[in-house]
Amino acid sequence: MSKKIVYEDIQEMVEFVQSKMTIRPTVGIVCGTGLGGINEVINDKEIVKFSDIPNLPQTTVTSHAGQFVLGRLPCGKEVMVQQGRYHFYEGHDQSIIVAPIRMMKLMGVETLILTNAAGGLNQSYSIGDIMVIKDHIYFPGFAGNSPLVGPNDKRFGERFPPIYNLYDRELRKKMLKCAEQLGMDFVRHGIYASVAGPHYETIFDMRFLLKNGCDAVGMSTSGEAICGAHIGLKVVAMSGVSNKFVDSEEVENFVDGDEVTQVVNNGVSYVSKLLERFISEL
Ligand SMILES: O=P(O)(O)O[C@H]1O[C@H](CO)[C@@H](O)[C@H]1O
Ligand SMILES: Nc1nc2[nH]cnc2c(=O)[nH]1
Repeated sequence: MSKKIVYEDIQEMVEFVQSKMTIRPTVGIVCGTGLGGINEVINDKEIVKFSDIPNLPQTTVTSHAGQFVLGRLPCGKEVMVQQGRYHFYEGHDQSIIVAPIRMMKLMGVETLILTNAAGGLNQSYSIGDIMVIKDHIYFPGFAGNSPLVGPNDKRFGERFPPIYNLYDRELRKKMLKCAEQLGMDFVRHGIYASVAGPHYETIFDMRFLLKNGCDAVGMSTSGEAICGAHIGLKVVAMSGVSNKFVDSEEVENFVDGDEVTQVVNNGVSYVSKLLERFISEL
């Protein structure tokens, strides 16, 4: 387990990044598996590798590059893109997983956009759909693995943050409206189940999640969203549906990490287009 990152560490990391960068972002984007290409739509790029930033370890998931890309969108908004995230199953302390989110806040970000690859549970979903996250069930949090467990530093946020409107209602409406304007009829609005992983689910795991209202399942995002809300960011999130649960004990529900990356990567231009429109309207 890596060391715990405290407020002073985040300050040091932010000072390091700001000493190298001229961009002052107001929007932060976390790229999920296969979604690193979001940064293609960004101009005037400034890049800093996680490995060069004090206190940040390497990401160990090969499809996650491990760098921040700062730059400007065509609409003029300045953004900070986290290309590669840390996952709980990599063995990191929760404070590492959410350190980039806390950095974003201290760098001036106001709106946090989280993306991920997820398995589709809802039987009406298709591979390649995009799901704007309406709400989540955060299983690691139920089991005592929320990033907010431990002494609370008030500079990050209050001890008992309300998260009733975690995935901001107005931002979700805006995102769905943008999708409609762009004619993206494959953009859904559903519930994300966040599990610890790294293994995928059994058939009965998936039946359980589906029966309890979950539309997609993945191994990230919820802790980052909670941490974002704790520190005062407005949060919106979306999943790229990379595989689909076939509810049958006779059929192979085969999921493969490389395939997940490839499928989501094929849809990255839609995600980018949607984000570009959405951010221009913030
Ligand atoms: O949630 P992101 O980082 O997009 O990655 C998803 O894809 C990986 C599994 O293929 C898992 O890490 C899962 O959480
Ligand atoms: N847990 C989980 N994570 C995923 N990430 C992409 N697909 C899946 C899936 O089916 N299950």
